Amino acid sequence: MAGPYIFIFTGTSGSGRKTMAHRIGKELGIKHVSSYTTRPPRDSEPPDRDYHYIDQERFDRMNTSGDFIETALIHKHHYGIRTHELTDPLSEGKHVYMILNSDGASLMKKLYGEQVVRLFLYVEKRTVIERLEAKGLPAEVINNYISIYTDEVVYRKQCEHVLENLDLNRTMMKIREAIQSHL
Ligand SMILES: Nc1nc2c(ncn2[C@@H]2O[C@H](COP(=O)(O)OP(=O)(O)O)[C@@H](O)[C@H]2O)c(=O)[nH]1
Ligand SMILES: Nc1ncnc2c1ncn2[C@@H]1O[C@H](COP(=O)(O)OP(=O)(O)O)[C@@H](O)[C@H]1O
Repeated sequence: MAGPYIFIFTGTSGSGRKTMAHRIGKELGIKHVSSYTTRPPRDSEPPDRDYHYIDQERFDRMNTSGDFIETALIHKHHYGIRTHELTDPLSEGKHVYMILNSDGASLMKKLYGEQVVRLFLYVEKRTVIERLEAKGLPAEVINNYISIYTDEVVYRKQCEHVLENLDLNRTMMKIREAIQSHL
């Protein structure tokens, strides 16, 4: 076994990565390494579930201190993974999961090689729009997701597992199988 593993949920925005990642993480007892972000929480987002929400000043301070293993600027907001929040559980032999865009997933693959398992989730554009409208997300956010769909979808070719997220239970089953094939 090459573990402990870093399971990275990546794919097209709005495909259900956060939803599925947290469900499977809870079920299998895998720890979430959350990103820090300057993006304000949306109405539907409880504090500290998906992200640590921080202001720009704090992000800059952490960045200058070299706290982050990886950072990204997406739709004018900053995101970063704090190094020790990843390395601490790994050094204790614990598997972790993260939810990253393709740049973040690629960088982690370069750094951690076989320890990184990328699960690429996708749905058709039409489904993204339907789900996010039903969730009540602002049109601006939905448009942002759609505007990067074509760039994001090509990354599937580099990922270890590619999963279309249609029926929730079926996707859970496929993710479970994919993860367990490494353990
Ligand atoms: N590279 C990188 N990507 C991140 C990080 N945190 C989150 N992301 C990804 O960056 C994008 C953030 O866009 P956002 O609109 O906030 O998406 P959402 O939070 O998934 O609804 C998503 O694709 C996230 O999965 C990070 O620390 N690094
Ligand atoms: N299999 C599914 N069937 C129906 N709705 C889903 C499914 N998976 C996720 N969703 C819904 O789609 C929306 C986007 O999911 P989310 O996890 O926020 O996506 P992402 O993290 O990829 O941007 C949420 O409202 C979520 O409840």
